Amino acid sequence: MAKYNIVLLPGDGIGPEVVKEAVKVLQVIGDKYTISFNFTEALVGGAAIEETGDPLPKETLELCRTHKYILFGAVGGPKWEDLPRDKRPERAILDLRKKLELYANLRPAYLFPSLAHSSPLKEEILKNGIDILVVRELTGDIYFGEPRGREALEYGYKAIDTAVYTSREIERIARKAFEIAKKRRKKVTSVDKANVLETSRLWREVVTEVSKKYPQIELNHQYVDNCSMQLIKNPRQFDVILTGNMFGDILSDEASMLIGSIGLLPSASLGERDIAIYEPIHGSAPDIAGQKKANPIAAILSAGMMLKYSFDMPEAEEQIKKAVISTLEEGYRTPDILREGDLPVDTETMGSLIAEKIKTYK
Ligand SMILES: NC(=O)c1ccc[n+]([C@@H]2O[C@H](COP(=O)([O-])OP(=O)(O)OC[C@H]3O[C@@H](n4cnc5c(N)ncnc54)[C@H](O)[C@@H]3O)[C@@H](O)[C@H]2O)c1
Ligand SMILES: CC(C)[C@H](C(=O)O)[C@@H](O)C(=O)O
Ligand SMILES: [Mg+2]
Repeated sequence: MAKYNIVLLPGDGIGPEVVKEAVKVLQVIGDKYTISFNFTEALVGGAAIEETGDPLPKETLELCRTHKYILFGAVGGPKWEDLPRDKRPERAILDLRKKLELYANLRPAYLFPSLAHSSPLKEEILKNGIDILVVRELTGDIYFGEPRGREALEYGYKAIDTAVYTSREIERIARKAFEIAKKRRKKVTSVDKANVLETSRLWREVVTEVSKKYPQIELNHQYVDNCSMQLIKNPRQFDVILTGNMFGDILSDEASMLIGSIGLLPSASLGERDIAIYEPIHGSAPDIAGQKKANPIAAILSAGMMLKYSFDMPEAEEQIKKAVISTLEEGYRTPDILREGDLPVDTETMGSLIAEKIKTYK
């Protein structure tokens, strides 16, 4: 019997609520495919600060290195908002990505047909569907560049962040995007701000160079401000969006709303080795935490991505997607996607409905 060790990092707010539902679904998959998933939970984020004073305790990082497959919830919350940058819960996810060299973040935004009415976009814009994959560079850019910090001035302060990209960093994420585009609609839109930023000028040059090895893929470039507008005007024009860390963060939240809710969008963070983090793109949602309102679909689909990318079980991922589609088609909705006439359910019920559906498939 195949055996996989999975690290669970539930974190804060709705993190633990949605991770619980993703585990429920993985357990059903494990039973079906006679695979033993061995789950080990560890502290991260605010929860870890409370216990140890450190958002990413050494034991947690070590466990991630040895167990390799990580299901992450979310970190952060108002309680820790005033802490300095290096002590905040968010430091944990940033350090995990950097230390584990997970530079490629895949964020798929797919419109479930039955949720078209949850999208704020008009029907005529949605009629051909939305199927976008944001490929976000995850370990560079203004998130990690040096120098950064604050200096006292005679009057007030000066605050500094530095955006940095090397050709090598751009090259490897571009290759990932083109490789993935081969298996999709064969179109890459590279998003930058090359009319203003040096990093973006280099980005555009390197992406163009890499594209020469992929003549079958159509490449076009968009400035990020235009892209954020185009996403709403004509989302169907996008297949793969290739972009840097900061723009990818922002555009993926925007893409999530096109399909109805941020609670629907999963992600995989990958590198060159087999270590990987799977996490919903949303945060800890303090405004709804503890109220059973969180949509667990993003976390459940993230577990699906783990099956595909880490365990080479694309058919098991397909079963999860099919179960999500069918549960939504039956009208079940968490509050974020609820409209008149739908069947309201809480986080746990949504998770159970999806898990039960999978049991009925061959
Ligand atoms: N990967 C992460 O751990 C991660 C990602 C984003 C934000 N954060 C952190 O989370 C905290 C809150 O940040 P924020 O409010 O800007 O973003 P957020 O994503 O937590 O919430 C934004 C809005 O979306 C809603 N929402 C988010 N996930 C949902 C879900 N699954 N179901 C239904 N509704 C959902 C929330 O209720 C809120 O109204 C901050 O501390 C932030 O730094 C963490
Ligand atoms: C919590 C934060 C550091 C993180 C990011 O900016 O990458 C989040 O917004 C995300 O999208 O995963
Ligand atoms: Mg984000």
